[in-house]
Amino acid sequence: MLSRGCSRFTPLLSPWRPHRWRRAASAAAAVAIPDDVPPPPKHQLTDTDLKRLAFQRNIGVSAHIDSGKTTLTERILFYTGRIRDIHEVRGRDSVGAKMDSMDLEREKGITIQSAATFCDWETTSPADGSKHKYAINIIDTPGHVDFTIEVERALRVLDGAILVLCAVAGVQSQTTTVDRQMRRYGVPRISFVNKMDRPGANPWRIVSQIRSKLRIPAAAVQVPIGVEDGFKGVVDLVYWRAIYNEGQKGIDVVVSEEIPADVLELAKEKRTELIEQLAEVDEEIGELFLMDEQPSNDQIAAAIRRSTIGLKFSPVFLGSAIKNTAVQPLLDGVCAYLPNPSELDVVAHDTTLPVTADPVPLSPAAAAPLVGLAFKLEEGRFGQLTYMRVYQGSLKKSNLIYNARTGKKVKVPRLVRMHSNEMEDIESIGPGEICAIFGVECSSGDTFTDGSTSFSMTSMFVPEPVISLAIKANGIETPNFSRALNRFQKEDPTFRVHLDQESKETIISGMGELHLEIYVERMRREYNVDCATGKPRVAFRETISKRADFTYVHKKQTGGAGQYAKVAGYIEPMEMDPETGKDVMFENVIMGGTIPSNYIPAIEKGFYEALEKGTLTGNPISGVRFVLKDGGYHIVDSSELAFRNATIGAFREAFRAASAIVLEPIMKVEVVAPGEFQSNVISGLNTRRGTIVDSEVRDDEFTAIADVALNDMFGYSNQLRGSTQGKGEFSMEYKLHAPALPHLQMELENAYKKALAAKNK
Ligand SMILES: Nc1nc2c(ncn2[C@@H]2O[C@H](COP(=O)(O)OP(=O)(O)OP(=O)(O)O)[C@@H](O)[C@H]2O)c(=O)[nH]1
Repeated sequence: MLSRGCSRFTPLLSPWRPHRWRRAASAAAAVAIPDDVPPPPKHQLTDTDLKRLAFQRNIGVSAHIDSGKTTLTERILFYTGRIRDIHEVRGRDSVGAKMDSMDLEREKGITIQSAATFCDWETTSPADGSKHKYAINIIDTPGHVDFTIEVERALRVLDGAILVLCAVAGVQSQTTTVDRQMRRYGVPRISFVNKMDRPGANPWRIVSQIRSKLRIPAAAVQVPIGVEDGFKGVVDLVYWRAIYNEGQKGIDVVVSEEIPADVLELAKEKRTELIEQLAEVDEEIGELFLMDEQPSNDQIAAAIRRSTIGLKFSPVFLGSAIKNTAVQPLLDGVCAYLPNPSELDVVAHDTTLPVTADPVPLSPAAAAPLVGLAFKLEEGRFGQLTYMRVYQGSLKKSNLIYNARTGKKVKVPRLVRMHSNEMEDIESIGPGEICAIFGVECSSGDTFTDGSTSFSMTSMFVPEPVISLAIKANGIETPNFSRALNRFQKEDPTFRVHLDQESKETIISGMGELHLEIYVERMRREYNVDCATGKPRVAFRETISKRADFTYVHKKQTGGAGQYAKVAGYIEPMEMDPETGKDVMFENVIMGGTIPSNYIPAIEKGFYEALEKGTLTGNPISGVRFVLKDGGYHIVDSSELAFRNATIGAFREAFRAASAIVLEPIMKVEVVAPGEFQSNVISGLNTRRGTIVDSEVRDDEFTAIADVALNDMFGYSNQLRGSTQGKGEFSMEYKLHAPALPHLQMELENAYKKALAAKNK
C-alpha cells in the first residue's frame, strides 16, 4: 500500500513532506479536542468495489512542449474506439486534434487547457489469454510552462501518468518540471519515448537521461524493431514476443513469438538490463538475482508493477504516435503497471479535529460517505462546469452536496462525463472516477462531502506570477470587461487582476507573455471586449534580509472618538514552503490578552494589506513572517481600523529596518538549435547575463540550459531567430525570485520615487 502524503521515493529529490494535509486545516480546527484522537477506521472495500476498481485507471499525459502528447492521446482515443478518425495537431484537414478543442488551441497548435476524457481498453493477458476491459480517464495537459497550473491540477487528481519524451531531444527542461510536479503529488509514471521514427532517434540515450537527470531507476521494457523511417514495431522484453502494427492507421496489432534475428542480441541484452535494474529496486527480483535464478515473465511483470506504483522505477516504452506504431502496447502497459484507485492511500483532514491530529484515510468504497475534490472550473455554454474527482463514496444526480470550505449546501442538477468539449449525461458516479457537474458555485480546490463528515483535502501548489501588464478596454468599458476578468481569475489561480491605486490602471499578471496574450484574445472572442495592453512588465517583488523588531503606537485625536492601537513584535525572512508555494505568514503569540482577540483579525488583515505594496518600488512583498508578541488598547478609542492602521505603520517602519531588497524573477531558459550555431547562442545568452547551467551536444543539434533574469529576456526570440537563421527554438520557465543587481534596484527605486512625486504634485 502506498501513502499519498509520505515520501515514497528514496530521499533523492523528493520535496514531499509527510502530513501535507495539516496545512489544509481551516480555522474550524481550533476546537479543543485532545491530540491523540485516533483517526476513524478506513471504510472497508467490498468485493464489488475491488472488482470495479481493479479495472479503473486515472492517468495523465505530460511532457515537454511538442513531445507529441496530443498526437498520442488522439491515437489512444482512436484505438479505444472513442473517436472514429484521427485528426492531426495542425493537420491539413483543419479539424485539429480532439483534445485541442478551443479554437485558439487549434490555431496555435498547442494545448492550453487540460482536457479530460475517458475510454475503455480491452487487454488480453499474455500469461493466460484472458480478456479484461479497463475504464481509463485521461487528462491531456499542456506542455507550455505558461499553463503550468493546468498540469498541477491534473496531477493532483491522477493516479498515474505517461511521461512522454522525444526520442531525439530526450529529457528537456519541462520534462524535469513535470517530473518535479509528479513527485509533489506522488504520481507513479511510465515513460514513453515517442518519435522513434525521427532521424537520430536513440532510446538508450533517453533511458540513461531518465536515470541520470530525473534520477529514477528506469529500464526499457521494449526494444525497437527497425529504426527511424523503418521503425515498425517493438519486442516486448517481459513476455518475449514481437508486436507489430498493421492495417489502416495501425489498427491491427500482430503478435509474433518470433523475435527478428537482427534485434535478438539487443533484446537479450536489454532484458538482462531490465532484470538488473529491477533487482536494485524490488526485493523478490533482487533475491532471485543473488541466487543467479531467472525470474519468470510473470514475476518480472509483477515486479515492474510493484516498483512503478512504489515510485521506485519507471518502465520505458517506445513508439511513434504519428506513425501509429506501438501505441496499443503502451495502453496495455497503463493497465498492467499503473495503479488502480484502491492502491493509493489518500488522506483528508477532519476539520473538526486539531490541526495536529492524524489524517483521515479515505477509501474508494461506493458505500462510504462522499468526498470529492473540485480540481478545475470552466465556464461553458451551459454555465459553470466543475470537474471533480470522487475519492470516496458515490455521487448521484440531484444529490445534495456540501462545500467543506464555505459550508454551503448545493444540489447537483446535472452530472456528466467529459469527452474533451463534449459531454455525456450520467445518473451517478462511483469512487475513483472523474466527472463534471453543472451549476455548482465553488473555487478550484474545494472539497465536497455529503454533509455527514467534515473532511477537507489539501489544495494545490500555486506558483507566483512573473509578468504583468496594464489592460484597458478600447472605447467604453462594458460590464463584460470585469465579468471576463472575474471568470478567468476563478478558473485559473495563476492569473491575477488588481487595480493599481496610483495609476488607476487594471493590471493583469500571469506566468508568461503567452499566458496573458491568450486571456486578452479570449476576452475579444468570448466576451466581445477589445482591449489595449501596455508593455509587459516583470513582476518584481520586495523582501527583507534580516529580522527587525517593532513597537508602534497609532494614535489620532480628531475631535470625536479617537484612534488608539499599539502593536509590538518582529518581522523576519521566511523561506517558501515547497509544497504550497506560500512564503508569507502571520503568527500571533500574544499571551495574557494585551490585545483583545477580536482585534487580531484586523491586525492580520493590516499585515496582508501592507504586503501589497513595498516601499522601495511599489511591488508586492514576499518572504516575510510577521510575529505579533505584544500590544495595547484603549477601552474607548481602540477599533479594528486603528489596529489595521497600526499594523500597516509598524510593518512599514520595520520593513525599512530589515534591510529591504528588490527581487527579480529568474527563468530557466532552454535553447535547442543546430550544432553550427552553438557559439552564437552561448554568446547571446552571455550578453543577457545568463549563467549556463547545462549543455548537451548531439549528432547535429545541441541544447543549452541557462538561468537568465526575465528582465533580460525581452526580445530574445528575435535575437535567437537572427543568430540561428530561424532554426533555433527556446522555452523558458520560472525558476525563482533572486535579489536584483544593485544598479537595477537603484533604477527601479528612482523610477518609483519619480512616479510618486509626479502623482503628488
Ligand atoms: N516525427 C514525429 N513527429 C511527431 C510524433 N508525434 C507527434 N509529432 C509531431 O510533433 C509536433 C507536436 O505534437 P503535439 O501532439 O502537438 O505535441 P504536444 O506535446 O501535445 O504539444 P503541446 O500540447 O503544445 O505541448 C506535431 O507537429 C506532431 O505532428 C512522432 O511520433 N513522430
